[in-house]
Amino acid sequence: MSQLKPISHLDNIPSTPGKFKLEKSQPYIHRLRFHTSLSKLTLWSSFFLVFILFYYVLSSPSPTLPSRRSLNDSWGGPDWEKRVTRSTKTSAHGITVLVTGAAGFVGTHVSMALKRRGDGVLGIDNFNHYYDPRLKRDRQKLLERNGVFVVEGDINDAVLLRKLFDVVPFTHVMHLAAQAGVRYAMQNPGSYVHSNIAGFVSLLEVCKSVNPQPAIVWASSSSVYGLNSKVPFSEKDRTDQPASLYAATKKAGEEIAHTYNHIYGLSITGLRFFTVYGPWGRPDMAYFFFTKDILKGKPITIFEAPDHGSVARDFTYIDDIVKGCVASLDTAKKSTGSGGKKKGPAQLRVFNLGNTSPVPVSDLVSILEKQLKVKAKRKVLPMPRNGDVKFTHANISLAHKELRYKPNTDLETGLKKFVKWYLNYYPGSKKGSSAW
Ligand SMILES: O=C(O)[C@H]1O[C@H](OP(=O)(O)OP(=O)(O)OC[C@H]2O[C@@H](n3ccc(=O)[nH]c3=O)[C@H](O)[C@@H]2O)[C@H](O)[C@@H](O)[C@H]1O
Repeated sequence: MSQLKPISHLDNIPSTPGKFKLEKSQPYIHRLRFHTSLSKLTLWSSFFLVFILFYYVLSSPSPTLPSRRSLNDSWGGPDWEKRVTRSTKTSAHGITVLVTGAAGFVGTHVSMALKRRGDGVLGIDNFNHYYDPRLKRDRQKLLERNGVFVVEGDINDAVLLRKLFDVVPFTHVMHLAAQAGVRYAMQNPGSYVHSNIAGFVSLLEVCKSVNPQPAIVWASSSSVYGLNSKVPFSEKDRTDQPASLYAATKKAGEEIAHTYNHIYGLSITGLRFFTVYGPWGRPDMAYFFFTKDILKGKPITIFEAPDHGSVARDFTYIDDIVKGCVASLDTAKKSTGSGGKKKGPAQLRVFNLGNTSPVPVSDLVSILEKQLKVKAKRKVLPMPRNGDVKFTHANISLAHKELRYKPNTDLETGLKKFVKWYLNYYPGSKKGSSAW
């Protein structure tokens, strides 16, 4: 704006009546300065307002359209779409399942089982570095050799999720992507909120708005029982005393599932897994790193309860968990809504998937010693206050009744299969370990 522009009569009107009065005798230059600073102020205020509005529009999520596209796009294009379509081809009576966290431990096993029986299966995984991503890449190779394509992407990327549903009308979602681990939550709390809460909501937002809506089965956790001391843990027991942020985010997931079922008619089944173990397992879990350290001759720490009692887990073998997951998909009723609108009440379920026979951690170590033929260097320490609970034990009568769930692998048998896989996957890991 030019400073030489003639001043209009409006310039003589005070902004605050009675407080500002222009003297007729005041020199022209004073009026010009006042006018200029007022214009500048207006101009900058407008800029500021436009900026705020622009930021607001960009950052506020639209209820139907996702707000942003992934920064790390490794998807899209005709070839990619062909792979997605090929992976989701079904046999005559097959279902079409999107498996989140497909390169994870449980995700890989469930995807394989579904594919084997003729379902259409597509995986999605963000391949994060919580534990060695090479193991995830090897699981991906295994899946791809068996006809399951794993899309690289995050469940928080709603554009990608929507695209997948545009290409394939999934009948089911098996949601296994999560930030796992009880103790790690103290180091990286944000990752639990990102995956287990924001990611779950992002997935449900897309599922509720597509047509047809898929039925959803997802991984909750035995950790929701927290400080509950009534055993065995039944689905009816209280779950309002989580002992870790991990548990709290899984409990939050169960409440979020209730909301989306209630408002949008999504059919949702939550599965409370009890310390799942087996081949292709997670290196952050005790049975896995105990094996590694025992073989290396390194000391292992075994936690004990404050009363010097043993800490025990209802360790559950992966094949039993897979059967529970598949039975949940097969018994899931259809969602009742479409395009974001509920048309009637929908199914909402929660099941314990455990083994119903807790084993002290020190006994697990004894089994490993026997199978590895190496003596462990045990250090017994009090259980740190970082999220652990003393005891887990599943009551599985509900899962048995509704899913015909019946675990049949005891810890010794399951660990034998794990150890066989471990020694084969990490050849040379036994070198240097002193024999028992
Ligand atoms: O059921 C679940 O929902 C969870 O199961 C699993 O948690 P947890 O049951 O805690 O398994 P995990 O860490 O293998 O510790 C096993 C035992 O070893 C004890 N433990 C552990 C470490 C150690 O150094 N020493 C030790 O004694 C420890 O005190 C514990 O008693 C999954 O990780 C979690 O993601 C979630 O899925």
